[in-house]
Amino acid sequence: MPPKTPTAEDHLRVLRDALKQSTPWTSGLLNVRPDELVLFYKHGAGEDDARHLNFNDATEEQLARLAESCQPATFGKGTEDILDESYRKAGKLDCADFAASLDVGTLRLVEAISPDLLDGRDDVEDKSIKAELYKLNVYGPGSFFKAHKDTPRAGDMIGSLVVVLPTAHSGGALTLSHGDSSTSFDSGALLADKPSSIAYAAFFSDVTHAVEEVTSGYRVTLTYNLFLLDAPTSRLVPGRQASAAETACEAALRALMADATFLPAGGLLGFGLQHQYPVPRTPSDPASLEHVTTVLKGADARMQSAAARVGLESVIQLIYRSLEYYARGRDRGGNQVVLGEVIDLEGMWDEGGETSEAVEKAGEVLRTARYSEIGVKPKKNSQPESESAGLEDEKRTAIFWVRRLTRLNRAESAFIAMGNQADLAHSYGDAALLVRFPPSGQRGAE
Ligand SMILES: O=C(O)CCC(=O)C(=O)O
Ligand SMILES: [Fe+2]
Repeated sequence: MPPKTPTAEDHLRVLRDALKQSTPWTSGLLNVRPDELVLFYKHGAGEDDARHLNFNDATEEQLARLAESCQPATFGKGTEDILDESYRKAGKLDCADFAASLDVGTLRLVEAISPDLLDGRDDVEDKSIKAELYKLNVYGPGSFFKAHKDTPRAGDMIGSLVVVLPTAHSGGALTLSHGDSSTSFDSGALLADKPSSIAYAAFFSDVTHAVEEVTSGYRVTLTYNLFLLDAPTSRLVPGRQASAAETACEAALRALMADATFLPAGGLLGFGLQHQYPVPRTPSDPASLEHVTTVLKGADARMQSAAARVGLESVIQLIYRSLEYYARGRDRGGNQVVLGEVIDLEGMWDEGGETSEAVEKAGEVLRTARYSEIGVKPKKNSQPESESAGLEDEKRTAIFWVRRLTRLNRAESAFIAMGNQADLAHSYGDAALLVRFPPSGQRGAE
């Protein structure tokens, strides 16, 4: 049998699978010298009240005394730091209260984690990651930290790095999860009988993570905030090699471009964002969607780079749903509408479809691409709907959602809703990555 020619559906599957190969975390083990494992720390208010120990050979007693010198660790909730030992039981030292000889710069730890955390970005030559020491934590027996996400402490903070020092402990595994994937980083097992090693894990800020209860020994960590910075000196680095996943995305996009029967009248491929970004949250929020295109991570960045390599325009836009169709009791649909900024609905009423009309007027109204345009049979409930409602087809843009829209990056606009009484209601826009296909006649061969 001759080999089957791949169809548009095959190419779209390649795209979807390549985007799943996400690396929102990375971890490893590193050999260090004993003199890199020294710690000095304050244990009282006096200027002579300092102790030191070496994690290479620290005794249980020394570690217990270190634990006693710590304050209870808090955690961030919204804009507050909260102490709640049912959520986090651990000790901490602030940077002003200790000095560790371990230097992540000399160890080239940032270089070790960067390829994974920057994977997919088109501008790695121009970017670098900076690790800034944040805390020392001691997890003694019974300590734990329940599932949470780290609060970004600045707009360019992208993640956290945890270095676990080589003290004997069991339990205390760090579990990480994001989307459909999860992993466990069991520092106690990794470091068993390796007193001259450190274990490390780095992950994006929006990865959900937890530290399981320590059942024996002490788990001592240095945590660092990771920032994404411009690297002006690195322009001489030769062009980056695209990863296998990105090359696969690029090839799939090229094949779809070359297929004149695929979105023949043009249209959009939609990709729900897999990570959280500083999108504008309200009409008056000065944050911009433009800025988000410069800080994409993982699979989101990979898709953006692949599109750029193929010469396709990709943008971050907000997807709204015009709501009057809910109100009229039609199916779950409603038109999806693309907007470049958060819509201001202040002073509007939802009665008579005023807000939906405003949304549709301000943006580009979508419709789900038909089977005849994409060669992919619609799966029930597999993608957000944009049912035909109101507008004629010619006035709407065809979209195919390769990855379904997520709610990780949501903007809201308040308006007045009439129920039993006038009440504030909200219209939501969810940011997505959109790749625009020109009509087949205008797709120049590159
Ligand atoms: O110690 C760890 O592995 C993670 C600690 C943590 O999640 C945090 O400090 O926010
Ligand atoms: Fe954390």
